[in-house]
Amino acid sequence: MSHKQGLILVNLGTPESPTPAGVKAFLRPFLSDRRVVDLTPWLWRPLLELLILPRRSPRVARNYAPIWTPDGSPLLAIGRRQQAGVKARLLQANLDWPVCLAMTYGEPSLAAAWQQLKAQGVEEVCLLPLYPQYSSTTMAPVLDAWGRVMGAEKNVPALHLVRDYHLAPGYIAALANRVRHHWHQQGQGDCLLISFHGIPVRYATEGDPYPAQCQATAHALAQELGLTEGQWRLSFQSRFGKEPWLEPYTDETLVQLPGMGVRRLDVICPGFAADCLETLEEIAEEGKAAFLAAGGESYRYIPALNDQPDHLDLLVTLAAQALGSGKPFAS
Ligand SMILES: C=CC1=C(C)c2cc3[nH]c(cc4nc(cc5[nH]c(cc1n2)c(C)c5CCC(=O)O)C(CCC(=O)O)=C4C)c(C)c3C=C
Ligand SMILES: [Fe+2]
Ligand SMILES: [Fe+2]
Repeated sequence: MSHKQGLILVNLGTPESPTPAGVKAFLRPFLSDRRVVDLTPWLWRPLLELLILPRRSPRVARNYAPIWTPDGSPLLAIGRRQQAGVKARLLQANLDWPVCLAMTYGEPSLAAAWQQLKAQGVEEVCLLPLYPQYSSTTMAPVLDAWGRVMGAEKNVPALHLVRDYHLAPGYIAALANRVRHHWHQQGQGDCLLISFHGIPVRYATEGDPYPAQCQATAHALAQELGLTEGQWRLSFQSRFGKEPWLEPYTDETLVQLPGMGVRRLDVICPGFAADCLETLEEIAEEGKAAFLAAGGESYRYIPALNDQPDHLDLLVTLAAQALGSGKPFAS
């Protein structure tokens, strides 16, 4: 009953430096995970080592460089602020749970997070992956990694897992607040593009509910904002490799929209709990250049929920609900 509880916020992982070596060290374990790339290892491993890593690492390092912050990669810097904000809110609610930040790939590791909780006597853990939409490529690897960490443990703690929160009322409300705030400051564009990270179509065919959850989030957000059909669109970004990924593709959509009468575009990426390479570089920079070059007039990227107060409230609510003390938090 009165087991000491603790919380781990988990995100994907990110390079330790915006250098080819730093990017390679991050990409190697990430792209070696068969949940992410499910090709046969004897085919994929040599391809990865000899072709993909040597070619991709220097190019991607150049993309990280301009978005790098004094506190490191944006994903990590924002993650630290999320961790501190959640901790502060829990203390306000008289909940003295240790709160850790961990990455599925690289540092800070899930193993280190568990050692910290264990040292503080935690016997009941809430794992909160910062992925609103479930995917076999993101959420499931968190559970795989947790299983490996627990492999060394004689006294395995109770586990509460937030599997997804793609329709949590506090999530949709926080997204809508972000859009309304942006409209208030900068005016409303002709269309709101709701862009999610893609996955291979085949993964969805084989059972990954990710695209359905993205659709559900996008519809709920559009409804919350009172947008009619034609005022919003959904697309999938960050394609990797040769096989078909979820469509419509964000990069193709961006160059088609001006020809369809969309001159002023707002873009939001609700699948990213923290801004990162895929939003700050691919969407806010590359996407903007593509849209303007295709005849668009104005392009505005709406930042991720990051460490906004209503987002931190949501994370606390999700954790409290998972740990069975959801009462004090309305959302
Ligand atoms: C190779 C296949 C990939 C799948 C499947 C995939 C799914 C997926 N990824 C995210 C979130 C993030 N991805 C990020 C970077 C990133 N993703 C891939 C590949 C796949 N992602 C690569 C190769 C990279 C690294 C950058 C690059 O080389 O282009 C990040 C950002 C990390 C950062 O440091 O900023 C996030 C976050 C989701 C949500 C998802 C499936 C739903
Ligand atoms: Fe990705
Ligand atoms: Fe990318």
